Amino acid sequence: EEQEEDVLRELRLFLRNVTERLSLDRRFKAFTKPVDIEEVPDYMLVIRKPMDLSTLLTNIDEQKYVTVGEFVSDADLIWQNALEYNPDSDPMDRHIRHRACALKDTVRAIIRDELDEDFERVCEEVKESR
Ligand SMILES: CC(=O)c1csc(NC(=O)C2C[NH2+]C2)n1
Repeated sequence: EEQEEDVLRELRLFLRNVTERLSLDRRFKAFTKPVDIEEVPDYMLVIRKPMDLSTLLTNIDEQKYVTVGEFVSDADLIWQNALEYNPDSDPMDRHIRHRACALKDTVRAIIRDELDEDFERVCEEVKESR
């Protein structure tokens, strides 16, 4: 009903704000757009579920997320994929792994600091009721 739409609207506003802040952070530039298959042809062979910050925004607008937990699961794909695709000791791999770890910690810190647990509980209840 109406109250449920109010909660999901507020969820989308929160998730867009988080995603936009991540997209503006220069450390996360490599994570802002889908990996370009022309530039990185083997990426799709290695990474089964690609994800990036622009796709998170599209998913938010398409109302894919009913809870913050669902959003965090997709956001986690971004840094998990980067760690998987860049396992080597060469400086480029280490550099992107460092940024992937910074993304992981930044997402968790924002959620811990800014998400009211009562609000997430209401979102979970909306999800269960569907
Ligand atoms: C988004 C992402 O994880 C990504 C984009 S390029 C890349 N890695 C490289 O280009 C090479 C450095 N060793 C492979 N990783």
